[in-house]
Amino acid sequence: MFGKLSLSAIPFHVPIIMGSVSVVLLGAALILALITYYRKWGYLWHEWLTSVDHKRIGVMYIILALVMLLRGFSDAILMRSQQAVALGSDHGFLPPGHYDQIFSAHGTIMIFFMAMPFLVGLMNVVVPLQIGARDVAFPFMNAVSLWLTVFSAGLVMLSLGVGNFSHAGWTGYPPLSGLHYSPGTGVDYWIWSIQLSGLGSLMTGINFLVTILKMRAPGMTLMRMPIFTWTALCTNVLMILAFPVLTVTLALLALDRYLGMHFFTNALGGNMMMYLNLFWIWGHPEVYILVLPAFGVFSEVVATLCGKRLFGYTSMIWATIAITVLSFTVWLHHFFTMGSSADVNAFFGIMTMIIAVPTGVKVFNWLFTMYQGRVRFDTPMLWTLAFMVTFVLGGMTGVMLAIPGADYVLHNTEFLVAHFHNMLIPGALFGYFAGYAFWFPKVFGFALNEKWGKRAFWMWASGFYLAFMPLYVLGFLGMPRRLEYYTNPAWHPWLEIAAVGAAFILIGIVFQVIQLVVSIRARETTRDLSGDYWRDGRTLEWSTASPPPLYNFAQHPVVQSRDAFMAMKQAGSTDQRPDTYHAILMPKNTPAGFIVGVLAFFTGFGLIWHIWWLAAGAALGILATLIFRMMQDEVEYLIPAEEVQRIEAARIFRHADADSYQQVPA
Ligand code: HEA
Ligand code: HEM
Ligand SMILES: [Cu+2]
Repeated sequence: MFGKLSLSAIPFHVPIIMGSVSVVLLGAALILALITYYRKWGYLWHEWLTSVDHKRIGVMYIILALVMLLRGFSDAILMRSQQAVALGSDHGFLPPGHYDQIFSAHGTIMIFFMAMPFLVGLMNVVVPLQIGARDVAFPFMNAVSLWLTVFSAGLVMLSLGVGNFSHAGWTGYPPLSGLHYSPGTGVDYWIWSIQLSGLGSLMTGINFLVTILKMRAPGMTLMRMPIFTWTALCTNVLMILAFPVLTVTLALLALDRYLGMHFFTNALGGNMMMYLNLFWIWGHPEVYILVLPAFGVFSEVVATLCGKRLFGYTSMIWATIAITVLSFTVWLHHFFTMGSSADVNAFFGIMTMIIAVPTGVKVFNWLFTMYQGRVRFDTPMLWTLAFMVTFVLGGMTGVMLAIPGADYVLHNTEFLVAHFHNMLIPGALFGYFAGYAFWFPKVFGFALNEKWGKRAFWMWASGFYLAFMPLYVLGFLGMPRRLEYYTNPAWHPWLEIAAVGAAFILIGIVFQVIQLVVSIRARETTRDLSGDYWRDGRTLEWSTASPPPLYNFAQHPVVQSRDAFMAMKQAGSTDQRPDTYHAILMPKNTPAGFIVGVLAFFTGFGLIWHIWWLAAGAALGILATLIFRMMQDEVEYLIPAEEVQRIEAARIFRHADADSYQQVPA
């Protein structure tokens, strides 16, 4: 009846796990209690959980990302503490089996459930506004993507208390991830959680590609498109091309595990090297999926906060396109040591190095944008500056790894761990943080507190150097990755420094939480009445109110040039109002997306625990929900012209107020 599931799947006898589970459950209970106490269930359901509004979906993605950042970071703290003590006679507090699950969960969570939702959230919030659209092309599909992602993250969280998580790393190489070496359900949790969220990402890619190609405001040619939208476009192309490969790879691995096939084991003619190839054909483009939108954020921030147009707009776009194409030609650099021929290694090594060229073009463009600009040191700019300095270092170590001969020495050492955190944290995460601070006033109508933002920034930036620079040294000292215990005393001091660095980052995160609380409490003092919070906004999102009305733009803006809003300001045409407003057609909210997410959760759970009736029933439920939704006729509603007029009049009134409003970011 319940497949492999029984009470013994819950590790009651392991205090660390039970402790973590209690913390998660207590947190969840607290949130539920607060919602009940303030009677917010109805509001939450009607306004958020069933919403198809791209702005709300974006906010929910970012909330998911921030929650999962806390979870992924807790794992990191556990690893850093373990490695700081587990030397010689002291074996630390984490047994090997548990430590392996922790780095696997950390890597998986940070990539799939922190970084991906963060960038997709930013894309959701910003792209339709930047191109002057009212929503995305397929608002319902957008909700399905969101809830698939949320409930897949739920599966990973569940593995904390019911069964366990994969111990095969975030890359899940066979034969370790095969049934023979991983007979439990851990690898299945890994497979199904990323399989389901991967489907969500694929749908997001399609949705935003169509949105950007088909829904731009009149006059916005591709070469007038804001740069963040350009990077989003390239990321979507990468998602559409790369994610199907991941889907197939995971499906083959699942067939190996569930039906005893041998795609990835040597028996019966299978080949595990095939897995490495397939995984990285997705995996390498994936790291650019993560970083390109961050490049987009940095470009917007630099131009806006230096009060200049972006230097080298056209070259920026061609560089982005070049990276998009090249990212499919380098995957083999992740397994130079597998033993392909010297020629093959040389080819992929050179292709990898070539990516440094378009990336370098971007770096110089940002520098030239700052040159002779009025640089404003608000938090988004601080994240950008730290990125520029630090990312170049990580890029250089990447180029070192791209030399096959050097990689034979450095592969799978802490040097590699240092390289990729050096790209993922200052490259991707700092970019998301910059975007979060930059567009927060747009989304909520009030700004984040600068003082706490800066404090958090300094803790993160210094913490990053302390936590990850020692890992380069450790790599040269020969320390392999994924170690829970070691005997070489020379490594110890460096690991202690790294632990101190993680503590700095912890303080940074605490400051970010404080920042949010302080900002919400002081929201009346930072209200953005003008819609153009930074005063130097260049693109269309700053031309509408903060927060934007449901329909974003009462009238489709007409674009005459690049940096459309800046051009309007210079021409003095921002205050032009139409004589009459028209009724606006908007998509209706629907619970179907949420329901699909819940059912996908049960499908995954059933597959993981071999509860076939549950998996099949829930999958049929998804089908039924989708068919039911397709048969509905009235999926849109009309906002009457008078209502639009009323909303717009109130906005103009507030706007007039804004001119007398001294608005200096604190
Ligand atoms: C956002 C994430 C991100 C980004 C952007 C990159 C960017 C790059 N990466 Fe990295 N990488 C990862 C994330 C990322 N990587 C991850 C997660 C792994 C390992 C996963 C695992 O095994 O678990 C990995 C692993 C990895 C390997 C495999 C090593 C091994 O397993 O042994 C290699 C080898 O070639 C490599 C190289 C590079 C290179 C050359 C770049 C280049 O794109 C960098 C280009 C940028 C610059 C060079 C700086 C700016 C340029 C200039 C200022 C111009 C002048 C520069 C020169 C002339 C050099 N990376
Ligand atoms: C915020 C501070 C962070 C700290 C202190 C930290 C720490 C660590 C540690 C200690 C490991 C194990 C290294 C080893 O194998 O020896 C690790 C692995 C990893 N981290 Fe982080 N990390 C942080 C943030 C991030 C972020 C933001 C991402 C992604 C966006 C990320 C992605 C990964 C990945 C993919 C792995 C590899 C997992 C594996 O080996 O399977 N980390 N991290
Ligand atoms: Cu790569």
